[in-house]
Amino acid sequence: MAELIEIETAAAAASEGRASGVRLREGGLVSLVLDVAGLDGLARDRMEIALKGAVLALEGVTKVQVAMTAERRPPRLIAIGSGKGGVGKSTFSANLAVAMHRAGRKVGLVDADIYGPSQPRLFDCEDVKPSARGEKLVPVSNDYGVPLLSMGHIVPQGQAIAWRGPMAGKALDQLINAHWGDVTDIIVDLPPGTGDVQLSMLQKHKPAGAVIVSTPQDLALMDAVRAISLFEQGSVPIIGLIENMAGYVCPHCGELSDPFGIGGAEAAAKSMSIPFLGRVPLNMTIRRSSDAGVPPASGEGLISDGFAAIAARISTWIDNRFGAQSSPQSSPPSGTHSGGTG
Ligand SMILES: Nc1ncnc2c1ncn2[C@@H]1O[C@H](COP(=O)(O)OP(=O)(O)OP(=O)(O)O)[C@@H](O)[C@H]1O
Repeated sequence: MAELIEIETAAAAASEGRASGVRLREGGLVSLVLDVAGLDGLARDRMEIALKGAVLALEGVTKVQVAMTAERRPPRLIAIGSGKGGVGKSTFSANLAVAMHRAGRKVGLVDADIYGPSQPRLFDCEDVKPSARGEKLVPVSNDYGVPLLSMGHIVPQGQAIAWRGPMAGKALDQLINAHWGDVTDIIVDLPPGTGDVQLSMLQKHKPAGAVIVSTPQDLALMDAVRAISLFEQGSVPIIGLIENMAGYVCPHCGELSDPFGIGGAEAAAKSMSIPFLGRVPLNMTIRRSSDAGVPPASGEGLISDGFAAIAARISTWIDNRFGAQSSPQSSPPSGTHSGGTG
């Protein structure tokens, strides 16, 4: 019998990401919901036929029930995790979101790190609080085109560490079930490790995929393996592994050296059969620019090109899985910045 994840993958591919709520019942009966918002009658019929055909082709599936709805699809969630703190997960999440926006995608950012929310600082909008419409929050906008909601916006500073289980889960709900408008993908910067927020994320807001950030050291990699297995246990596909702080670029002569060795993360990814998405060097400009609230991916040059290349790989993964329709527009948005360094 086909696994649920196989059925979900086939349904997503055949429906351009419009299928959700896939259930596998006794006797090989599969039921699911198809979002037909914006499709005319003919397109709906075609999609239903393609969807049923793709799912019925899987081993053990005997019948497919499709319930159609015209509600707006909630944004997909792309989780960014790490096994331990300080590996640069927040820096990477911010720059991934900026690079995806510059490539023309409608992307938002949720900072779910209850222990040290840092996105408001990285986007230089620490003093801006989100407003509310009805019972839902409206994400904070910034100069980089990435609407943002952070635990830092709703958890009083210094108290977060005392938040456990249900409270952390409720806070995450508020950040995700917000007025995201036409955002199609939300990058979720998770806290390090495998705690309450991660569990809540897996149980309630199943991400479409997860990216794991690690540094080259063995210890960080061992921790990364733990983070990977948590997502795998929750049937969340791993998009791939990023090696951050890989090699040191001398600010004086530009020479690249590798204090922690080279190739460790790539080899680890290979041994776990997960894609290696690329390496981000340990670079003073990244730290300085980030501290100054200017995501380096918003600039021009080698650093922003590096983030753009990784963002393109992740976008390709999304499009391959959910259909190219998930690329919202073909031309890059206006308002890209040259203020960053790179
Ligand atoms: N590639 C890099 N080159 C230079 N500095 C970096 C790089 N990546 C991150 N940093 C710096 O390392 C520090 C930690 O990064 P960051 O806060 O993104 O890590 P984190 O994994 O999100 O940490 P935490 O788990 O505490 O939230 C920051 O000062 C950041 O500017």
